[in-house]
Amino acid sequence: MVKSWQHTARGTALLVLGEVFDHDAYSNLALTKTLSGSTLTKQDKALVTELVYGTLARKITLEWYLAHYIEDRDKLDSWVYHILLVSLYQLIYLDRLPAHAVVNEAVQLAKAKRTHAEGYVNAILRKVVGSSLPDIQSIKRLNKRYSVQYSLPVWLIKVLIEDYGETRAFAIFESLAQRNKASVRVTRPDQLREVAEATGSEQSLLSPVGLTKPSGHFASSDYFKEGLITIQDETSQLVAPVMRLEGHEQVLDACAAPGGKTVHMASYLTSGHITALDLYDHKLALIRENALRLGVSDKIETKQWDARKVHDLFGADHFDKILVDAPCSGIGLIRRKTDIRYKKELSDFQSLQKIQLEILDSVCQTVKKGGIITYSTCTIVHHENFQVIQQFLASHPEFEQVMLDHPQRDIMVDGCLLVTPELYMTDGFFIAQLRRKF
Ligand SMILES: C[S@@+](CC[C@H](N)C(=O)[O-])C[C@H]1O[C@@H](n2cnc3c(N)ncnc32)[C@H](O)[C@@H]1O
Repeated sequence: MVKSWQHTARGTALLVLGEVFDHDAYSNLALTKTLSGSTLTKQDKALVTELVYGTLARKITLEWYLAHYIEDRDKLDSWVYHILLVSLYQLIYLDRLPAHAVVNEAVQLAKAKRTHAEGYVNAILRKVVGSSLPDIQSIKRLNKRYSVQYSLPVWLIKVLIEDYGETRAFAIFESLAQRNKASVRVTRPDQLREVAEATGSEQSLLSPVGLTKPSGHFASSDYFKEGLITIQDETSQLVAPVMRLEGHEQVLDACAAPGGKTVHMASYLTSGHITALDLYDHKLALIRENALRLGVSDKIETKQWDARKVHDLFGADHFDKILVDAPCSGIGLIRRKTDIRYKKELSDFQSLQKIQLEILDSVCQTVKKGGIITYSTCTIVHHENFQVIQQFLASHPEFEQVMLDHPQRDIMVDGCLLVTPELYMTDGFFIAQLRRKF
């Protein structure tokens, strides 16, 4: 029996991409939702994932190529345009699939969807297969050329070159096109070696309690079910240790959900306690679930609250240590969350910086004298990192910067830890620390 198009790998990939392109859905959520109810084989599901993430990660490049073959994109049905994008992705980047099979599948999909465009799809894809691709190096405007080459928006190319210079920025662009590795934190450090051997993973170069694998899942292992490992990027694992918790502290986690860092901090506490806030009530359940799985619920209390108003809720001199894992652009997560690059724009940095400073300005009123605020983000844009710290210090003379240290010298920048994604193939991440002097 012939499968209907919805039950093929490419048809499923097109359904997900339609959600992302036409309805602004997040690719990981749309993919999970579609695949969870699907009867596709494991192999086909892997192909759907590859097609969705691959096409998204290369979208700007694919669109530039396609513009050379189609006359007026606006006249095309979006479904037809998406078929062409996915097919082009396969033709250019997936060597294992023969070109005739890719073209044939695309034509079948166009036919099945009754687009009346099967002839058109066939003609365009045959033109692509029968000629050499246009040369990206022919693009005269430099930032536009890099944008097409690395499939990153022009504004992001500009910002990263401004912040890091061309050589480092190119290394970052290149690395963002690579696949993410899998990483976990081992919750009982004495079991590191045992878990590494059992899961075929390696010790992280950044985190003393981190394990990594080039690919594959940890979530299906028994260690995960038993709470002995937790999924966390190596960079996020750096936060709790730099807070140097002694055990007795009153801690505020101002932007806590889903609670990855809350539970890590809790593992250092004995008589101490964490107040975990998040702006969104529904996200607090995730913190509680995390705490339950890792057996630290008794040390954590959750509350829905705006971190910009923390000083209204708690008086002065309330907390020993505060973590502001701030809402940010998430540019450091692009490798894992490929659509971030299309959902942000330059003006977001301004508004995010304002929120980040407002949060710091509020929480700093509740920290005790001698107390510490740790500020972290998963972005590598200076606007949200160094600039925020500089501006905070300029307007708060009662605070000083605590100079952070790490065995990997290349992530130490001006007393902060700045991990860019090309250095250790991790997320991009930033940590700074402030102490209240008087
Ligand atoms: C980077 S995430 C935190 C990740 C978390 N610390 C972890 O390790 O799992 C930022 C969080 O801040 C929350 N948030 C955004 N604006 C906020 C605000 N004004 N007050 C409190 N939380 C806020 C978001 O809902 C989001 O959950």
